[in-house]
Amino acid sequence: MPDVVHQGMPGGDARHPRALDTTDPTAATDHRHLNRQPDSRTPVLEVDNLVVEHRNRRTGEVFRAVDHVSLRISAGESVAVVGESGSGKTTLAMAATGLGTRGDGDIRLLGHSLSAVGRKQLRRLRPEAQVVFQDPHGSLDPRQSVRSGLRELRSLQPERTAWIEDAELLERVRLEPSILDRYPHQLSGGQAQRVCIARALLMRPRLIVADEPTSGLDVSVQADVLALLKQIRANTGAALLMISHDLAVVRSLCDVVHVMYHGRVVESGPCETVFARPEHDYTRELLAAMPGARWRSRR
Ligand SMILES: Nc1ncnc2c1ncn2[C@@H]1O[C@H](COP(=O)(O)OP(=O)(O)OP(=O)(O)O)[C@@H](O)[C@H]1O
Repeated sequence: MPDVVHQGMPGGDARHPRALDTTDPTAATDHRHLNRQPDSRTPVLEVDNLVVEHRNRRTGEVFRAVDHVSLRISAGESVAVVGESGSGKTTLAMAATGLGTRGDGDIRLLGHSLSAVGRKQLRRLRPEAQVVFQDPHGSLDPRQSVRSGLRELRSLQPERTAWIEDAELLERVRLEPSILDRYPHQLSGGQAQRVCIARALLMRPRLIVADEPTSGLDVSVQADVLALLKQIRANTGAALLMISHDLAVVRSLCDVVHVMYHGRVVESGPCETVFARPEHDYTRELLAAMPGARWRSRR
C-alpha cells in the first residue's frame, strides 16, 4: 500500500470565483463585499505539517488525531476531507480555523500564520473562516430568537455585518422573514441549518467550513441544504472546506478530495480522478462501501 498518494492536483493556481448568478436569491445585489477579492495567488487556507494531539484527562494518555497533514485551499475552491468516524477530520478542521486545539505545524489563513498574529489581528481574521456544524440546533442558543442571535453577531462585528438586512439575509438562504421571531426549538432541522448558514454568510467569510452539514438532517432536506451551499459558494466566491464521510456529497460539491485515515492524509487529488481511479487501498474500501458503489474502482 503506498504511504500517501497525490493524484494530479489542480496546479497551485487560485481559482477565480464563478460569475454571479443574479437570478438567484442567494446572489448579492449589493456586491461591495464581493469585490474584496483576495490576492488570487494567496491561498485562503494553507495547512503545513499539522500535528494535533488530544490528551485523555483521566488517564493522561496522548492520542494523535492529526498526523502531519498538509493541504491548501485557493479562493473559490471546494475541498473535501473524507474518512471514517474518528479519522481526525473535525480535529483538523477546528485546528485549521483556529477554533480547536492548534497543535504543531503552520496554519495560514489568507496568508497570515495563526501562530504569529496578535490577538487583535486574530479577532479580525477569525470571521474570514465560518464553520457550519453537523447539529444545527446544538449550534444555536436556545434562549435566543433568530433575530436576537443575529443582533448579537452584528454587535460583535458591526462594520463587517452592515452589508445586509436580516430579512434579505434570510431570503438568501430561502427562509421567510417570519423565521426571525422564532426560537431554535421552533425550527425544523433544515430551517435551523439554514439559519446557521445565514449566520455564517452574514460574516462574508472567504472560507466556509462545513462539518458534516447534512448528516443530522432528514434525507428530504439534505439535498436542499447542499444545493444552498453550492449556490452560496458560486455567488460569493467563498472557498469551501467540506468535512464528510459521504462520498456522494463530496462528489457533488467538491473539486478536490483528501482522504484521511488514522489522522493521516493517505490520498489526495481531484475528485473525478480519485473516485474513478483510487490508488490507496483505504480509498478503494471507502468507495466500495458506498451505497450502490457507483464509483467503484476500475482496478
Ligand atoms: N477533545 C478530545 N479529547 C480527546 N480525544 C479527542 C478529542 N476530540 C477528538 N478526540 C479523538 O480524536 C480522534 C479524532 O476525532 P475527530 O472528531 O477529529 O474525528 P472525525 O473523523 O471528525 O470523526 P467523526 O466523523 O466521528 O466526527 C477520535 O479518536 C476522537 O475520539
